[in-house]
Amino acid sequence: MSAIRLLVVTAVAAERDAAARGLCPVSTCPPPPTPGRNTVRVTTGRAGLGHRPIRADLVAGGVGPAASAATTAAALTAAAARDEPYDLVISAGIAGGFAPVAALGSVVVADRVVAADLGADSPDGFLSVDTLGFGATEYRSAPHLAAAVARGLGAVHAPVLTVSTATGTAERAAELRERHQAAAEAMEGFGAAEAAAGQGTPFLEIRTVSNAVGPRDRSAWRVKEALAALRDAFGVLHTVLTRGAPPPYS
Ligand SMILES: O=C(O)c1cccc(C(=O)CC[C@H]2O[C@@H](n3cnc4c(=O)[nH]cnc43)[C@H](O)[C@@H]2O)c1
Repeated sequence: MSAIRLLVVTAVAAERDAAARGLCPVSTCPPPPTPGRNTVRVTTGRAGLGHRPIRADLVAGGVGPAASAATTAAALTAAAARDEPYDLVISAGIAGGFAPVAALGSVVVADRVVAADLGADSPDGFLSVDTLGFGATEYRSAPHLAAAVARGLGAVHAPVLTVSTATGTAERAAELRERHQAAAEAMEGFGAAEAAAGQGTPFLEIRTVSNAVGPRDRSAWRVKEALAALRDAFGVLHTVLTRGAPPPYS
C-alpha cells in the first residue's frame, strides 16, 4: 500500500510543530527540524497493519497569502520534479473565529477559501477581482474529503476568509460575516489554494480559533489553547485519512 503524501503549510513554526505532533504523537517523532530548513517530515504507519501509511512534509512558510503561495508552489514543483507528487495540500494554523459560529478553541474546516480583500474599493463598496473580470477570488476544498474531515473532527464546515490585514473592528467583522457567511479568517489559505489549483492538487484548510474576529485585543488571544486544538485535530485527521477513502481525493 503506497503512502498518502501530504504537504502541510503553516505560517509559523509553532503551528507546524503542533500539526506534526498531532500526526505523530510519539515523543521521538517527528525529528527536530534541520537548522536552516523550515520543513519537518513525518512518516507514520506500516502498510502491513492494514492502514495506509502517511508521509507528510510540514513547512512554516511565513505569514500572508503571498508567502504561502510561494512556499506551496515551490514545494509542489520540487515534489513533481522528484516524481513524488503530493496527494493533498493542507493550509493549517490558528485563526480568528466569527461569532457566534466559531468559538475560541473550535475547529473550522473550510468548504471554500475566499480572498476577502482582493479587489477594488469604490464609492459603491468593495468590488472583488472576479466581479471585475480578472481573476479568481475563491477556491473550493476537495468537497468529499473536506466533508469527511469536518465530520470526523466535529468541526464547523464553512467558508474561511484569507485577508492581508487582520480585521480590527466590529464593523468590518460584521461586514465580512454578512458578505461571505464565513466561520473564520486567517491570512494564508487562499495563497496555498491558488498554488495547489495551479498544479491540480486537492486542497484543504484546517483552522483552530485563537481569537474572535473583531476589535483587536491581543491579550484575549488564546494561542496556547488553539495550538493544542490544532495538535488534536491533526491526530484525528490522521485517523480519518488512514482509514478513509484513499487518494485521489475529490
Ligand atoms: O504568539 C505566539 O506564540 C504565536 C504562536 C503561533 C502563531 C501566532 C500567530 O500570530 C500566527 C499568525 C497567524 O494567525 C492567523 N490568525 C490568527 N488570528 C487571526 C485573525 O483574527 N485574523 C487574521 N489572521 C489570524 C493568521 O493566519 C496569521 O498568519 C502567534
